[in-house]
Amino acid sequence: MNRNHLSVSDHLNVEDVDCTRLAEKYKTPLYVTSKKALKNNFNELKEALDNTYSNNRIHYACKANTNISILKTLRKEGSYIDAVSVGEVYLALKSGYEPSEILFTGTSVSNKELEYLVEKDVKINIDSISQLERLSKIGSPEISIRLNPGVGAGHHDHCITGGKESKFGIWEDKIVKAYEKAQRLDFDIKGIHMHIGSGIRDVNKFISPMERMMDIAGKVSNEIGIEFEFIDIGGGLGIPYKPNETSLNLKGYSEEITSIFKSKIEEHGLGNPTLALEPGRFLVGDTTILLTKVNDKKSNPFHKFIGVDAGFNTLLRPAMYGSHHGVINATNPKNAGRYIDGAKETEINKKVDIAGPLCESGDLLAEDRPIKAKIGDYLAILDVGAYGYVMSSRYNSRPLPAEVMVEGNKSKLIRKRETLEDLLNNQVD
Ligand SMILES: Cc1ncc(COP(=O)(O)O)c(C=O)c1O
Ligand SMILES: N[C@@H](CCCC[NH3+])C(=O)O
Repeated sequence: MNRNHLSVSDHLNVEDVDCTRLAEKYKTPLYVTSKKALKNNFNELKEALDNTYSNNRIHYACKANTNISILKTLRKEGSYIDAVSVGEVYLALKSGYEPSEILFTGTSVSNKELEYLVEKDVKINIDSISQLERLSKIGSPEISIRLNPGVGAGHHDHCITGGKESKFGIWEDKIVKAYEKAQRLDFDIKGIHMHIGSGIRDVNKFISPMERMMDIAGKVSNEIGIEFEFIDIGGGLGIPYKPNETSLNLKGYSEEITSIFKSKIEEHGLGNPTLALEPGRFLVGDTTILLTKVNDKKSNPFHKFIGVDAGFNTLLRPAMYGSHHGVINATNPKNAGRYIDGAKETEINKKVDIAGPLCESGDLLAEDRPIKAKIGDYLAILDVGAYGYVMSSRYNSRPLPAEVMVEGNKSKLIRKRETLEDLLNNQVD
């Protein structure tokens, strides 16, 4: 990951496009994605994996961002899909993915959803034994089973998906039974899966769950004779959000996981399975900024506030997880140096809170930041490509924002801004 799609001249630029022009043209709040960054991220990860274990598959975890232009761009680069809902499967199919390229991993899945998945012929990653039993009455698609490897990790408690507090997957003590049942019910068993959590930048956190899962895959294979076509180790690859945070060591990650993978498939005689990965944040996180306009400024004896037109309706992560996103004044990017290599940084002592327009005290996009801005300036909130737009809402009856994709010196609207009339959609008088 790097931010070399961002640069500074008089203003902040995404690739070769001036952000203030984008904001004037498409209005704000505006999500702006760099196509170059998106392709780079995919290819950087693919290359690292190909160098260590070429029988690999990247399933983009599209819960991070389901804009169809992003889905289409990643498919062209060679991505597969990890989908968590019928809606995501629908969007992936509409974006040109083949059913065989989609793996559905849901939780608390209804029979109606299972019917849709069977009809569309996508692979289903089983989250519970009840799901397996219910699915057997609907069809016999290709399946894998999600294991809870007993350990998890993540940037926030809400983002840890392995271990004893987690609702996801099937615990080790029931996993052989689950596979036996799948055999008895005549399912076409293709794989085993885990996903331990999200936002992990420390390679070591992946090691013990990875070893655990490979040993369990060995046990399942040897005890009941299952041959895995794929072993899916999930996503979770983190990115740095704060200036002092380091990136995940991609080469180290790839070397470490593939070395465990190779030695364990040999130790347990697992053949030549495909290594599947499901990154979301890593592929899209740093590709996108959110442009927001400064509406107001005020202070009390304790705080200085810059009031902008984006709130937690537009970007939920700071309010939901206390997440940090870098902020640059796109109109006057004096302190971009802390976020963009080669850009200058000037000393700004004034610390401010960036406040949104919602009627909620927790509606702060950033706190205590060295930002100087005038009313009418545009601010860029960085690294919002993952879990940004997809978690936005119409809270306080604010229409959803627009999205733009930049490629070189061109920009393209990839999602229209909602209008006030859209607030009436589906309401019945
Ligand atoms: C099953 C599954 N796979 C992949 C991901 C992608 O996670 P991340 O965006 O952290 O790579 C998630 C989200 O945590 C997930 O639940
Ligand atoms: N929404 C979370 C990530 C959750 C990943 C999906 N299980 C975030 O913004 O960091």
